[in-house]
Amino acid sequence: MAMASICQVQSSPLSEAQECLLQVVDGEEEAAANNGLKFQIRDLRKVSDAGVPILNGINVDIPKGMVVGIIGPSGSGKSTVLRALNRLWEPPRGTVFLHGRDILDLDVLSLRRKVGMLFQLPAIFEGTVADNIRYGPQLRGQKLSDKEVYRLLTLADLDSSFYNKTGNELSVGQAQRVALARTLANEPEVLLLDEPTSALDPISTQNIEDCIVKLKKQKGMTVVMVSHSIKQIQRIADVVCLLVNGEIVEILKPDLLSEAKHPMALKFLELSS
Ligand SMILES: Nc1ncnc2c1ncn2[C@@H]1O[C@H](COP(=O)(O)OP(=O)(O)OP(=O)(O)O)[C@@H](O)[C@H]1O
Repeated sequence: MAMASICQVQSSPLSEAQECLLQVVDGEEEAAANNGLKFQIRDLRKVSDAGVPILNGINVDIPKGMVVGIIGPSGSGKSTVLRALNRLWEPPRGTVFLHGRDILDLDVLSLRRKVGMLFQLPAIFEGTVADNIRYGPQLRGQKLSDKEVYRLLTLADLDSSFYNKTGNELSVGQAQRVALARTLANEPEVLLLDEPTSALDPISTQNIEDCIVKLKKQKGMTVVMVSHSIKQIQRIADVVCLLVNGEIVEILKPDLLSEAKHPMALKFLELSS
């Protein structure tokens, strides 16, 4: 099903707010028509080993070049959805498609190169920052030039003095930007961000947010970001999915979150703001 915008795929008519969203992202229509959809998620379900439902049928299209925020109460399944997109959790066949291809049919390493991920806490490998940035390409037999490494440092808002630093010389915020540069060295098409700034101070948070916005504007990067901060989502996301009990209950523009109608979503928004 070719859809021009992020929307929940459903048989019932779209809510007023969703209709509104469709208009907002109409500019994406041409891109979507030209293979602009990155992910299609269809009836994605997960049940824990103990038989507890975790995801209850997620249906959503994620267009190229959009920053999609996922918010919702703790335990609602946000990280599980994110991890399905690069097979850190293996979704069932026929539920997650990248450019129309079932991700189970893709080589998992090449999928993870295309769909990079940053976590709450960055893990810096042994060696220098430059070694870290070269890590992914080196696995594929490519050696990044110094110029490439400096370009990636700049993209992650780090100056050239970081080139020779090691992990224990970095603050958590700087380490997160190194992790970002290392991920970008794989030239991903999509970035999955799982609360990437929750351990960072406000300035480091702003640095990361600036990078995300820059990557979207300059590279057309598609970003799917889980965040607990509604303010952050409002600063950088184009659209927000509200996840409650393993279901997307609303998809809204960030500045229209107050129009959420689902009672649990409303309660969550009230308590979070
Ligand atoms: N492998 C697993 N086995 C059993 N339960 C799991 C597993 N993975 C996740 N869960 C459960 O699934 C639910 C959703 O977890 P998930 O981490 O996706 O939620 P979340 O919305 O990201 O939560 P938080 O905001 O607290 O990070 C939670 O109740 C969690 O305990």
